[in-house]
Amino acid sequence: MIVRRIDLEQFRNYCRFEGEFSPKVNVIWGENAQGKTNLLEAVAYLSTASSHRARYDRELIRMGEDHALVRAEVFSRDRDFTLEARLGRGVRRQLYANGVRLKTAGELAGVLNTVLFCPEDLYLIREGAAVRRRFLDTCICQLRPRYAQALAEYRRLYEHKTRILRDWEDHPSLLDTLEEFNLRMAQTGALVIHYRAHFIKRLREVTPPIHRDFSGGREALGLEYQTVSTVTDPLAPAREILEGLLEHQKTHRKAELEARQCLSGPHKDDLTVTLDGMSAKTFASQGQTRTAALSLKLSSREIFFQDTGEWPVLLLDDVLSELDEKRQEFVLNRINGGQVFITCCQEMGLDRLGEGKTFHIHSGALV
Ligand SMILES: Nc1ncnc2c1ncn2[C@@H]1O[C@H](COP(=O)(O)OP(=O)(O)OP(=O)(O)O)[C@@H](O)[C@H]1O
Repeated sequence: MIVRRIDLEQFRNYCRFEGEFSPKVNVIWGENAQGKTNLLEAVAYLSTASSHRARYDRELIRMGEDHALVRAEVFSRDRDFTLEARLGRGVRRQLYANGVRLKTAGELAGVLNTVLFCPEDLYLIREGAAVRRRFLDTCICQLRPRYAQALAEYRRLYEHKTRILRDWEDHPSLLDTLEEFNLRMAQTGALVIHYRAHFIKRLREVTPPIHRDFSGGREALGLEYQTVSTVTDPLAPAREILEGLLEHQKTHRKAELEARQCLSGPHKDDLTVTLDGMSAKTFASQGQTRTAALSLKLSSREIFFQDTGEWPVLLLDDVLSELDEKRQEFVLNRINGGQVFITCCQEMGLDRLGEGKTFHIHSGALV
């Protein structure tokens, strides 16, 4: 997968930008706050229609403007595509592939896939389970369209059930529909767990060797899927997982009504990360945390390649500056293969990186 070219209009601090990229390494360099991350964010946006750091699309539109445009020429699955996202204040964003309007954001994943690593990824290890669920969901959605559908359905049902639980005392008739929502949530939740368990199984194969090499053979990384306690085998077929979910719902029914919250289901899942058997969340140093998070991201990229035969585009935002020289060398050796965008504050010679191009960004423009 290769992003050959990107055009931006009124996106973040870019008024207009046109860039033609190398199919190998692209170094985006410049001082702080010039627009390096914004450029990576634009590339990532065309793969997921979401940003890792903007809650609302309107944040992506240049201040004082009403519209923004991100357009890219992408080579993927032996074909050329033009992807386009049109953003507007107060209107729904529009996505296009080769001029045809896309119905869902998920369709972008059929053309462009990205793996982004940024300084905020420290939270992947340090923060609560929601961040790790988001990591799993982003990876699996790009690989399995059926998972994206199941997840969207699960979220819809979850919101509905949450409303029932919140309002049932004022409107007791709402409870008439609770059983139906429970059943549908358990059916969809079983699919979600099934896909997550299989993806984590792959992560458990691929990540520990990467992390071992990354840490110079010093650290053993472990991964464990934590899901609903009554699901004894998350790798089992969905219909078996369903039994466990229904049982859990039954024993938590009273507690859910009292707490007015949805307490049962995979929306509470977690992926625990350990280093040498100890919780990375609690004990890992900043460097270890960064290394573990980067190992997870690099593994997701390799799993994608194993599955599809294509490397997703790798976006490394400000990664190298925080790593010691050995770890830097490891990353640079490991990213051979697909297209890479890498940001840094100083000009970086391509001699360390192989074939590629460098771009100097200043005040939202190419110097
Ligand atoms: N919607 C927007 N309109 C105009 N400017 C924006 C918008 N959103 C962000 N910016 C500006 O874009 C600038 C560059 O942001 P970016 O995060 O890309 O910097 P960077 O070059 O990656 O810097 P660093 O090296 O510090 O990470 C910031 O100064 C920010 O204020």
